[in-house]
Amino acid sequence: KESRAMKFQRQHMDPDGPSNNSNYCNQMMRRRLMTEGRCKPVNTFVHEPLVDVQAVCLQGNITCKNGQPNCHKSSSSMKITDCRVTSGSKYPNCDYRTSQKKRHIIVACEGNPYVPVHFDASV
Ligand SMILES: Nc1ncnc2c1ncn2[C@@H]1O[C@H](C(=O)NS(=O)(=O)C[C@H]2[C@@H](O)[C@H](n3ccc(=O)[nH]c3=O)O[C@@H]2CO)[C@@H](O)[C@H]1O
Repeated sequence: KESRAMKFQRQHMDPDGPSNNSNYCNQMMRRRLMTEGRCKPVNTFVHEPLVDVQAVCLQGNITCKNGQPNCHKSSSSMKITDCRVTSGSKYPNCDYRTSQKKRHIIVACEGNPYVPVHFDASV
């Protein structure tokens, strides 16, 4: 069974990206298995080294969208790509808009070692 830490990395880590092409999300959402059963509506990929994203867990605690207190915000902005399903997208042909941004990321961390398990938002 896939751990939550590994699921976070499958869904949100792409240190070598972004490839500056409008098909990045269409390719990556499939490749990372987020178009099975349904088109995942929103997903962010982070283009920074894994150790830098893991270090976000060391930042001060902030409240997550679900009210839990185990979220942390990156001290600096990070290169990300937001993938958002288009209005014309029809499963199984999931179609995404690719948006490259520089944002602070907010992740939830859990476990021992205390690592990212959920992408909460970018600001
Ligand atoms: N505090 C916590 N502590 C520990 N665990 C926590 C906590 N909170 C949730 N989980 C768990 O995480 C799991 C999960 O998949 N949560 S999810 O909200 O659906 C993920 C969102 C995110 O993937 C994506 N999104 C969204 C915005 C954006 O900018 N970028 C972007 O990528 O959209 C998804 C839906 O919003 C679930 O098992 C839940 O129990």
